[in-house]
Amino acid sequence: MVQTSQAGTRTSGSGEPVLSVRDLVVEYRVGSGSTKDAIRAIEDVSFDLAPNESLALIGESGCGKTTLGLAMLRLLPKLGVVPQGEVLYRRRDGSVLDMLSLNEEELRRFRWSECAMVFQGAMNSFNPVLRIWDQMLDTVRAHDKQMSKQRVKERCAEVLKLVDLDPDRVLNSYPHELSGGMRQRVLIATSLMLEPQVLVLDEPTTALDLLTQRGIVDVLHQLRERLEFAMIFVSHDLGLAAELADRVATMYDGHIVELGDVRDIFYRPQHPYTKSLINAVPTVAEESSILDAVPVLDDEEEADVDPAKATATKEANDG
Ligand SMILES: Nc1ncnc2c1ncn2[C@@H]1O[C@H](COP(=O)(O)OP(=O)(O)OP(=O)(O)O)[C@@H](O)[C@H]1O
Repeated sequence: MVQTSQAGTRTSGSGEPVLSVRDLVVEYRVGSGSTKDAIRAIEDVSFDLAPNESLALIGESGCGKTTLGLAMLRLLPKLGVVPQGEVLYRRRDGSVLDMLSLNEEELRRFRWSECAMVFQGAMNSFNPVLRIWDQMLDTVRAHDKQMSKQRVKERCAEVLKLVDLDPDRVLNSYPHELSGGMRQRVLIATSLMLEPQVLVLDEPTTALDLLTQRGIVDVLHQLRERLEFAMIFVSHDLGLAAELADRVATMYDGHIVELGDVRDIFYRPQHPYTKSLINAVPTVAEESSILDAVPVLDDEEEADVDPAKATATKEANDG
């Protein structure tokens, strides 16, 4: 049973959700012939994503976070099948696409221009023998054949500046000439080239050192202030969820077990698994640094907080 806070039931302040996932099931069919086994990676998952909202998917390794992102964009590997469920995407003109019934050509037009995904491991997403300019041009051309080369160049410069990179330097570089953090910024910039409404980020800061992680978080903040897009990000890092998410979904064994406003999840978690995830952050000092990132509660909301947690937080904050 999903535990949903009051705030968790909202779809959008002003309109319909941009993405609605209903009763989604994903299986991986492994083995061969008559001995095929079905591993259920996602079990009856439902949620809405509002325009411009940021939703974090948290949970331990193997709980299905990446599979959920891949299934929504129809990017599952061949072994992955969706025996049940619906993924509905609402375009800016209000028309609704049933993602699971799009054909390959429709999917090609959908990806990047409506919804883009940045995968884990920035290096693997690049072709090592092509300069960044050629890779960004190829990405645009694969999805929008109309855009002139001059316009692509201008757009590259715009999005690279938005992620604090120098376009002249970066566009002429090969991937190995850039640091891990710069490559991650290039991927984020590329994903925004065609102005998608939804960006899915899988572990956007994993494998980066702490300072570089900070830079990526700042860039994502900046982008959300300047551009309009909704974001779903998969993360093991509760600090990242606390800082970047409007809502948080806790996943456990293929289910969303709790979904709520970021403040409810961190100050008033309801589900035992969410509580144990938050308590698993090793020290009180680190816990307080996560809570430092969560928007503060007003006095009335504070009255509802679990007294034990409030005391621990106060003690930590008092030093
Ligand atoms: N290609 C695959 N073939 C078979 N099973 C898979 C495949 N990919 C994932 N799975 C299984 O699906 C389940 C969910 O995996 P998934 O990678 O989505 O979890 P996750 O929460 O994203 O994990 P992590 O945080 O480690 O990336 C796991 O049991 C995993 O072993």
